[in-house]
This record gives sequence, C-alpha cells and structure tokens, in this order.
Amino acid sequence: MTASPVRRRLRSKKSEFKIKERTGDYIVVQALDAKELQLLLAHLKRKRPRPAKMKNEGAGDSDDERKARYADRDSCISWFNIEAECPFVHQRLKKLVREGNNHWPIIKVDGRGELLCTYEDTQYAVYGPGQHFNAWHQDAFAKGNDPEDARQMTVVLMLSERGAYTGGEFQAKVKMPIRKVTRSISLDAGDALLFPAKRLMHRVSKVKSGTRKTLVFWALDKKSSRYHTGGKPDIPG
Ligand SMILES: O=C(O)CCC(=O)C(=O)O
Ligand SMILES: [Fe+2]
Repeated sequence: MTASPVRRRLRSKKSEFKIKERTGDYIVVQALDAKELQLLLAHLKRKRPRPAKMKNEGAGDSDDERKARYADRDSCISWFNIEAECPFVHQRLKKLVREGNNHWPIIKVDGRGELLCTYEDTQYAVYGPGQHFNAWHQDAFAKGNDPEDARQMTVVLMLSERGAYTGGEFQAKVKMPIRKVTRSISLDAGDALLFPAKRLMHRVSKVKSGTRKTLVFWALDKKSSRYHTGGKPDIPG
C-alpha cells in the first residue's frame, strides 16, 4: 500500500538522529557515538591549533563594524578540509545540516532533494584554562559584506566529555514570550548543536579548568551573500 502524500512527507522529515533538545532557536542531537568520536579525536591529534585571529580568524580587515567586538575571543583553532581528511564525519555533518534545514528551511533544495549549499572548511577549536569566545556574536549577517556572511547553518560538534573541563559554557540568547534570555546549552561529547547562522546570538564563557574542544561546520549559500553576488543577493536581508 502506498502512503498518502501527507504521511510520506511526515516520514521523510523524521529525524535519523536522537534529538536531545529542541527549541525554536536551536536543536541538540546525538551526532557521533563513542567509537566514532575516538576515531575523529585520533585524527585531530595531528592538528596544531593556533591562536584565532580576528575578524572571524581572517586577517582582521572586516568592513563591518558589528564584527569589531569579535576581538573578544581567545582560543586556538585550525581549519581543515574534513571531506578529504575524515569523510565519514563530513557525511554526518552534511546530514546534520539537512536535519537543521528540516526545522528551519533556509537552504533551498533541488528536485532530487539535495541541499543547494556549499561547505566551508571546518574549524577545530581548542579552549584551555582562561580561554573563551566571550564576544556575543552571530556567525553571519544577512546584510553583511564579508565572505562568511554566506553562512546559513551552523553545526557545533562537542568533542570533549563533560568532565574534561569546567566553565566553557555555550551560551545563547533565546526568545521567550516577553524578551530574550541567556541560556547555557548542555552538550555531551558527540552531541551536535544546530542553529541558523544568521539568527542565534551566542558565545563561549571562559574555561576554568581542563580543555574544551569543538568542531564548527558551516553550510554556505553564496547566493544569499552580498559579497559573493556583487551586492545582489537573491534572498532579502
Ligand atoms: O566552540 C564553540 O562552541 C563555538 C565557537 C563559535 O561560536 C564560533 O566559532 O563561531
Ligand atoms: Fe559562533
């Protein structure tokens, strides 16, 4: 028996991930199991993360004043091509972007259901004692003029066990009926936090002890960005 169109639609939206928390602003899912995480961590041992430069780890030449405050960051990062180096994690991250897009349909989909987006190099971030990303920020701006303003979906993959560090909370400004409130989002090792890159204000508080490690992965839609379209994005800002 064939499913009715409505049932089929519902089934196709069914998550393949265990959803641990879902709000209008962000979602937390279980993304990697312990074995997969170990494989990824073994690969990342070869990396030598270096102090992040502002803005957005580039040369610090942002044309956008909103990003000046990003300088309030102290962490070590390394950028790499995860598709080439760790294909199974790349596949998973792409599925996570799709999962996010099922909740916030921001990225267009072609006739075969493929997301019409590209992916930035992946950021591996390491925060030791005293380090942080204290600056409240969003990862892209609809009206921004920089290459990274093409970011549409953010995936933060937590690599560290809870007991590996204290402090280092991922905090976000979430909508409540009357105003936005700051919430600390609880993440276990292997969890992924998904949110629309141009919407969620967030930061990482200071690590008090131990080491906190994440991967941050962004899906881009270059057509949504002034930078990539010569000032004529096809999506209103
Ligand atoms: O490390 C994290 O948890 C998030 C880092 C972040 O917000 C960023 O790199 O834009
Ligand atoms: Fe961020």
